[in-house]
Amino acid sequence: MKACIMCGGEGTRLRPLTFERPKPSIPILNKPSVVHLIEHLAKEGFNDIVITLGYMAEKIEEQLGDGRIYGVHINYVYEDKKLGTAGGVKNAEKYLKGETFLVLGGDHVLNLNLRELYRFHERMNAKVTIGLLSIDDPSEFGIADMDVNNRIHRFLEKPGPGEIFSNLASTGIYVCNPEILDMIPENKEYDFARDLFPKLLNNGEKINGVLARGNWTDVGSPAAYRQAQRWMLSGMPGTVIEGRFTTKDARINGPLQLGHNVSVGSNSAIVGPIIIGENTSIGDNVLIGPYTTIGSNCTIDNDSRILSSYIFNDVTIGKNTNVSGSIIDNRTTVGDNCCLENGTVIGPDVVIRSGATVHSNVKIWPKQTIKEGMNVKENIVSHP
Ligand SMILES: CC(=O)N[C@H]1[C@@H](OP(=O)(O)O)O[C@H](CO)[C@@H](O)[C@@H]1O
Repeated sequence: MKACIMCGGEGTRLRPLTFERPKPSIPILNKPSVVHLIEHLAKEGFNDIVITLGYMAEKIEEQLGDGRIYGVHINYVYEDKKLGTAGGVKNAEKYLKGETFLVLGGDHVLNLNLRELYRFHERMNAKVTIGLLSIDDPSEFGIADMDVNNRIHRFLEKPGPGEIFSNLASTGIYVCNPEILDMIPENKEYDFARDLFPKLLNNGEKINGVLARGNWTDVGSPAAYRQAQRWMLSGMPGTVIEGRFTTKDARINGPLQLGHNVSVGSNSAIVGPIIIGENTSIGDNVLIGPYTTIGSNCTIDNDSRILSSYIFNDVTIGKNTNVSGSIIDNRTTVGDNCCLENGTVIGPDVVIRSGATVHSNVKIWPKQTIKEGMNVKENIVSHP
C-alpha cells in the first residue's frame, strides 16, 4: 500500500526547535519523530512511501535514506515554493497515480489503525476518506458533519466562534482515490481542506469519514510536542538497559530505557517512564522524575532535579539546578543553582550562567547567553 508523507513545512510555531532541523526530525523518545511514523506505516503494511520535502530537505533524506532499514521503499519529491497540502501531493503524482494512497503529515505522532482506514475506503467507493477524531474543542481543526453511513455532508476548516457544528475533527489523514489528482491544479498552492473538499462537496462527489481508533497528535507547538512525548513514554513496556550501566546505589523505578555507558551517582533516584541516551552521566543526589527523556552525551551534575522534561544531546546541567516541564535543545549549558520553570523551551547552543531563572513558558532562541543571576521573564527571540 502507498502512503505520501508531507514534510515540507517550516514549523515556525515550534521555534527554536526548528532552527537546526525540520519538524519531522524533532526527537521523540530520542529519535526523529518521522522515524516512529515510518515504523508505524511499515507495521500497518504501507511499504511504498513518498515524502514531499521543502524546508531542510536534506536532514530528512539523511535520516531515512531509501527506507530499507525500516522495511519500506521511500521516494522523495521537492517543493521549491509553497504548494499547500493538495498541491504538494499533486507534485508527487508520478509516484501516486493509478492506486489508492494514504496522505499524512510528517509531524503526526500516532498509533492509529491506518490499515483499517485504508480498507474501509476501498470498500466504500468515495473520492476521499478522512480520518476523524472526536475532540472537545475542535476550533484549531477542520470539522465534519457525518451521517450514519459515514458520508460527510459538510466540512469547515478552523471554525470560528459560533460555527462549531460538530466535534468531529479532521486528523489531516486522508485516503485518496487517485482520480483526485486530476482535480488538483499543477504547480499552484492548493489545499485539501480549503480547496479540494469544498469543490468535491459542491460537485456532489462522495467524501467519507472514519472515526480513527487510537492516539493521534500533530506536533505543531511545544505544548503538542510535550503531549506527544508523554503518551509515547506512557506506552513504554518495561526496563531495557542497552549496554554497560554503572551505579553505586541509585534507586530506579518504573519503565526505563538506558543507552550504552550511562552512569548514575550515589543516592540518586530515577522514576520512570524515562529514556536516557548513551554516554550520559548523572551525578549524586539527583532526582530524575517521570516523563523525561535525556539524549546522549549529557551531564547532570549533583543535587539537581529534572522533572517531565525533554533534554536533547550534549547538554550540561550544573549542580543544584531545577528543570521542570522544559525542552532543552542540543549543546546547551545550564549553570549551577539555576531554575528552568515549567514550559520553557531553550534553543540549541544557549548558555545559562549560574543562579539564573527562566520563568514559565519563556522561549530562548539559539546562541544566547543568559547572565549570572538573571531573571528571564520574556522570550528572547533575536536570531543569532
Ligand atoms: C488546511 C488544512 O490542511 N488543514 C488541516 C491541517 O491543519 P493545519 O493547521 O494546517 O495543521 O491539519 C489539521 C489536523 O492537524 C486538520 O484538522 C486541518 O483540516
